[in-house]
Amino acid sequence: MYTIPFLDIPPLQGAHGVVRLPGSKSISNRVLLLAALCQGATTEVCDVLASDDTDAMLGALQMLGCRIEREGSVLRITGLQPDAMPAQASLHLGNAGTAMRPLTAALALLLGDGQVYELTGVARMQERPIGDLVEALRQLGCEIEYLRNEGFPPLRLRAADPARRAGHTRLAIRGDVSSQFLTAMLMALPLLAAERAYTIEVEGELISKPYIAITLELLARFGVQVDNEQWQRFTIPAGSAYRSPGQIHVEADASSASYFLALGGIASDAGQGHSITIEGVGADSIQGDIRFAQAAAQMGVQIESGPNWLRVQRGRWPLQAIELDCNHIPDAAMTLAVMALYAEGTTRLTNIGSWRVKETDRIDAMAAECAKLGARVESGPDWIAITPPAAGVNAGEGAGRGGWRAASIATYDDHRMAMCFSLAAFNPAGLPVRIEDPRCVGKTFPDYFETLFGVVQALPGQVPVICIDGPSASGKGSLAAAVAAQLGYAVLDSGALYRIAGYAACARGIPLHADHAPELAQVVQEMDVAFVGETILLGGEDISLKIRSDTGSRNASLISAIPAVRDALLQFQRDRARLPGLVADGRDMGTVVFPQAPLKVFLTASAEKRAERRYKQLISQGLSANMTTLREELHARDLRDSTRAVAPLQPAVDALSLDNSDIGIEAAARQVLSWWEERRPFSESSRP
Ligand SMILES: O=C(O)C1=C[C@@H](OP(=O)(O)O)[C@@H](O)[C@H](O)C1
Ligand SMILES: C=C(OP(=O)(O)O)C(=O)O
Repeated sequence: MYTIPFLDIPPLQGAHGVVRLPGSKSISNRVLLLAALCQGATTEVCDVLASDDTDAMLGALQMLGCRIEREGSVLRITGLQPDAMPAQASLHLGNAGTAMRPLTAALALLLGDGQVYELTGVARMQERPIGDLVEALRQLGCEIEYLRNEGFPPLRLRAADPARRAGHTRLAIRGDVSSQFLTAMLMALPLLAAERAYTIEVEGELISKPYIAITLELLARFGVQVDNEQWQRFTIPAGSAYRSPGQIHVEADASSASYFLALGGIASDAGQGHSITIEGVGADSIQGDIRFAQAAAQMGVQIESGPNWLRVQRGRWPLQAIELDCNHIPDAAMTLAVMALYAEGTTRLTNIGSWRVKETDRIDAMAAECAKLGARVESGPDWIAITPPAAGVNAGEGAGRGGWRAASIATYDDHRMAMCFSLAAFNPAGLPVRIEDPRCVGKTFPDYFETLFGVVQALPGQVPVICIDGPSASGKGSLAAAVAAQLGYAVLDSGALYRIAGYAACARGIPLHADHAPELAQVVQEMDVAFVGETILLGGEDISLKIRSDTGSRNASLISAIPAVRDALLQFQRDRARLPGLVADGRDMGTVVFPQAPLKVFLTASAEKRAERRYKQLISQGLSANMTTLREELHARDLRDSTRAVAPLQPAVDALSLDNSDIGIEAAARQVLSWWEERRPFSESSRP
């Protein structure tokens, strides 16, 4: 998961490969709660989603005394014992609607005398309505208090008054704000229905019906058959009680699938095949968002499906604008809004009023961010209409080809905003897209960007590379790591590669001399290197410390002077330029390996400072060191590096010099990041 302030996605072109998606949020949180409501029984849940929303549910269940054991991808949940539940609890449910609403209902009915529970969530959760659910529960005598604003969490729950509950077996609930209120009642009422039936009447139009269908399906798997009369009246029969199915499997998330279905339909054939296969969810899904596939097909995407897989590729291009009532797919419909940026005509999505009360006001957020990209957007209380950036029209300052603009996309702590707008990186203008606060995808899909980068290809030559070259012990490695960490980029420590090569050659007894160039190049080609965090493995052996010794430095310098070795390492290094970007440190990154890099820094520091740093580094690694020897070695190394015939250590002509003798690593990183920012197109003028 990227936990950085923003993630820049370079312009993308193709996509190909297989993605296995994480489990469905809606199924996971329902199943976790249902398993917890099976008193005393143990349920094994396979492939449950691991994300902020499921952590919210699991954390709450654990606080309530539920036993939860994890074994690989299986969670073993032992049902709650109401008499063993704590007298008081304060549950923080983040921004998980599927935790807040169903737990409110279940706990309101479960609490006994003297028990007091408080339920709260993040600031936005405190703006998401819950009044209709509270009203329904109060009809059953439940004691629920609003702790801040009427109609919104936080809530305080106490035991229901038995006298007020008696005889109330029919209740009404509004269905037009969120279907989660009805879901919550449907999941809670079986706790009361041992002896009498309960009937729920829905008032107003029931929205998001397919989510009620998921609830009914899962209730059935846990032994409760609800009678559904036209989505208006639901009866939980007398004698209902939860029974654990023993084991239950969570399908992959159909809403998460929407980003990859759209991706397959938008990405062009970049010459490496061009289909995306999605595993874990397909035509047999119980999730309503699987019907996103039909909407995407209507826009021209070519989709095939099997029981639990989907395969997608570009069909009609550009896509075709559609007009669609999206009430049945409220979450996946957001993906249609971003697909609209690639469609001919104006796409109109209607009956999406619930967007306004989700993670953010999604109609306003979508309108603002699409507009930043250059689209024309209109919206109303429950609809949005999007016309793509005009082809060939200059949209003013900061405009890219065809009216597209490079934009820094605000994500409003809404995972779907972040995931949807990653797809804007396929814009025909070849502009990068900045996604602010990419961590917000943690709500339902923590590894979204890693999964995306696993299947997409950048436009040729468009993976950004920042080069940091400089003499030995100038602090390149630490600076590269600090810059890379801020941007979410990988690091190429090319100095380590020469050390590794020197080590590998010595291990085979080959002298580090030009007379042995062919054998040395051969060794380099056969090196089996893996970088695992700070650890460097050669053929499985941890050589991280060994290559840092004085001998390691000397060998690196000797082997790096041999042209055949440098050639052999060239492609290896270029292949490290992967999405979303690379910071490469070394001696010839900017001059030889990545001559087209958009930012090259030449890092220097006085010989005295460098000797001092190397000394500290060696000592901290438990290696012996002597200042005088180090100083002499640095001089000798500088001389060798800057006078060698091949790729001598010299700043690239377009490199920016940074002397870090008197500044710390943070200040140096700030300087590099600020140079980088100057080269990015996300200026204030790209905002609407
Ligand atoms: O029950 C569920 O699992 C959900 C219902 C939908 O909410 P609404 O009923 O509020 O539309 C959906 O947007 C949400 O992501 C999950
Ligand atoms: C609306 C959403 O979440 P929640 O379950 O919190 O309502 C969503 O995931 O898009």
